[in-house]
Amino acid sequence: MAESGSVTEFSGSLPNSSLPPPRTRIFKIIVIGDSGVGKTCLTYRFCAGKFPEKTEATIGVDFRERLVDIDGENIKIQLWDTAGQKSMVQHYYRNVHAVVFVYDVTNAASFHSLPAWIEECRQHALGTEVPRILVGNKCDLQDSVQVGTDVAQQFADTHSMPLFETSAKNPNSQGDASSGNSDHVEAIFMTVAHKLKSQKPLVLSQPPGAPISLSRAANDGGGAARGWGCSSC
Ligand SMILES: Nc1nc2c(ncn2[C@@H]2O[C@H](COP(=O)(O)OP(=O)(O)OP(=O)(O)O)[C@@H](O)[C@H]2O)c(=O)[nH]1
Repeated sequence: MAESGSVTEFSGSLPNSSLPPPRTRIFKIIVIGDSGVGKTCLTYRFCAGKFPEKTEATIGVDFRERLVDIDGENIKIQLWDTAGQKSMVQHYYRNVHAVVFVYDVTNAASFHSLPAWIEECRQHALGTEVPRILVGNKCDLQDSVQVGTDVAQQFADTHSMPLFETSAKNPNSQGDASSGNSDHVEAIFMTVAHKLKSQKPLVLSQPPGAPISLSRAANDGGGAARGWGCSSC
């Protein structure tokens, strides 16, 4: 399906074999939140499909990416896994298409830090016009939860963000009684990608590689999102 604003650089007179390869759109998504909330594990889970065996504190920024196929279009999702320190260099905030705020459901302090992270983004000209989501991680640790779904949802509503609760360690783990199943990490990032695809004209580019088919995630992505979600995809 042709997206409005997509770049097509094909010449009508060229035979198929001479066509330049289609461009791949790139979505840059930064993942921010306090140190230890699980940013590295979440991005690793999405890009590598598993929980990392061991992690070390991120220094500066790590960068992971994955090529996905959404409605027949190759899209590269670049996840910028930032260190849990504020005042990141301006460079990280350039050309950002979406922001994922992460807190740890077992660590109230990481939840209380969220306004400072939002302010940090605002100071770098990333305001409410940039799609943002809120992710409560470590839902597998049900006995240690300090941040309930209701209070997190209230915060998310106040800031016009969809809330997802998940676990990078066990994305299939059950959420608490009020939230139902926790959301799959896969579905969360795919929901963001669908949102961006539906609204962003374009970002260039590089030759295509082998896309990873994500039909399952595309189908169930964002089922628990409130605010924007797959209904707008
Ligand atoms: N039980 C559980 N532990 C997790 C989960 N996600 C991350 N962890 C653990 O939390 C710790 C911190 O995870 P990281 O992914 O390194 O956290 P981070 O936010 O990237 O930390 P910085 O790089 O310091 O900013 C590690 O020991 C992980 O194994 C999760 O979903 N469940």
